[in-house]
Amino acid sequence: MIYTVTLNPSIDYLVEVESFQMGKVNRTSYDAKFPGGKGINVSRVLKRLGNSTTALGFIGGQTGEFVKRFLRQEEIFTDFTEIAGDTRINIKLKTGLETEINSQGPVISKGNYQQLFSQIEQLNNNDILILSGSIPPSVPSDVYEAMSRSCIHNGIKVVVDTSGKELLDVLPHRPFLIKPNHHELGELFSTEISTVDDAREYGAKLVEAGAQNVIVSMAGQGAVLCSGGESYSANVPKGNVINSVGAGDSMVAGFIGTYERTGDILSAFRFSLAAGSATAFSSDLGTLDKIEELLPQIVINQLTGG
Ligand SMILES: Nc1ncnc2c1ncn2[C@@H]1O[C@H](COP(=O)(O)OP(=O)(O)OP(=O)(O)O)[C@@H](O)[C@H]1O
Ligand SMILES: O=P(O)(O)OC[C@@]1(O)O[C@H](CO)[C@@H](O)[C@@H]1O
Repeated sequence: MIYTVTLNPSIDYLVEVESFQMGKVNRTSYDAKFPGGKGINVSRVLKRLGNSTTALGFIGGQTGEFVKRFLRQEEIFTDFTEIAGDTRINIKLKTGLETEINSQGPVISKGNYQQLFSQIEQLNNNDILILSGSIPPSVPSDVYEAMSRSCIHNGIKVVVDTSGKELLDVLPHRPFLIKPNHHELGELFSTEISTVDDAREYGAKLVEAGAQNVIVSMAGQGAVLCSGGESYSANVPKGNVINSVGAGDSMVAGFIGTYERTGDILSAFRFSLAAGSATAFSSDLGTLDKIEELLPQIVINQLTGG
């Protein structure tokens, strides 16, 4: 079973305004609500790929009910920890540009935290655990490090999709996959990652630091995979970007779902790009049909150089 952890789920409220004016009343040309939070997005795409997944995390209030109901309708297993506060609402405003307003989210009590942690301690070595998204201020900031440490003892593969210190701190626990985008990778090394070569060079440093597989996503420029001593680049398919919310999460789902089904790292990498772009080209997360339609356009090249 693939478990995802979303510490701060959301309702993503997608709003499209044709000619947005600051300080004025604006009317939407499109709006929609989806369950959100990175782990939840990963679970939704995994389900579309045919993998078994259970979404864990903190949920509460009427907004939390919306999220649970939506996931139930998609037949996704959940085992959330119920909290006293309300699950947040994140605004995704499309005005030509994409602007996001993510709320802080509700307070998580010590008891809530312990409840989630004991679920993680019960996973077994056939499981995969995906930790992604921001850490709410009321949750210990070393939560991903602590969960990764516990999983390593139990032989569980761990995927971590976060940034900054929280990402660096999990590396000694040998995460199976991390997926920084090129900005996040640059921030880790106080540099700018603008080419495939840069991504390969700095991605390889994260492998040296302990990650088993590193995908550096570079939006429309494609992605780089560093795996063991090897590295590969892949392009993105051509298409019209409609909404990139969840594109990175779809890459994680595409990679892990395919790896779980095939055990093949390069097939997983191809699927990862197709899934990311299928979502970027859709208003909600990409469907399996869309992913399969894009797959033949993805070309992988092995990279050379030290
Ligand atoms: N212009 C584009 N054309 C095709 N695919 C794209 C484009 N932009 C993004 N994508 C898809 O989205 C994936 C993830 O993009 P990005 O590198 O921005 O990651 P991210 O920052 O984690 O994503 P996000 O925060 O938007 O979920 C890309 O690898 C690609 O598959
Ligand atoms: O505030 P966080 O946890 O960093 O990100 C939350 C979020 O922006 O990430 C997902 C897209 O990746 C959205 O569904 C959600 O609203």
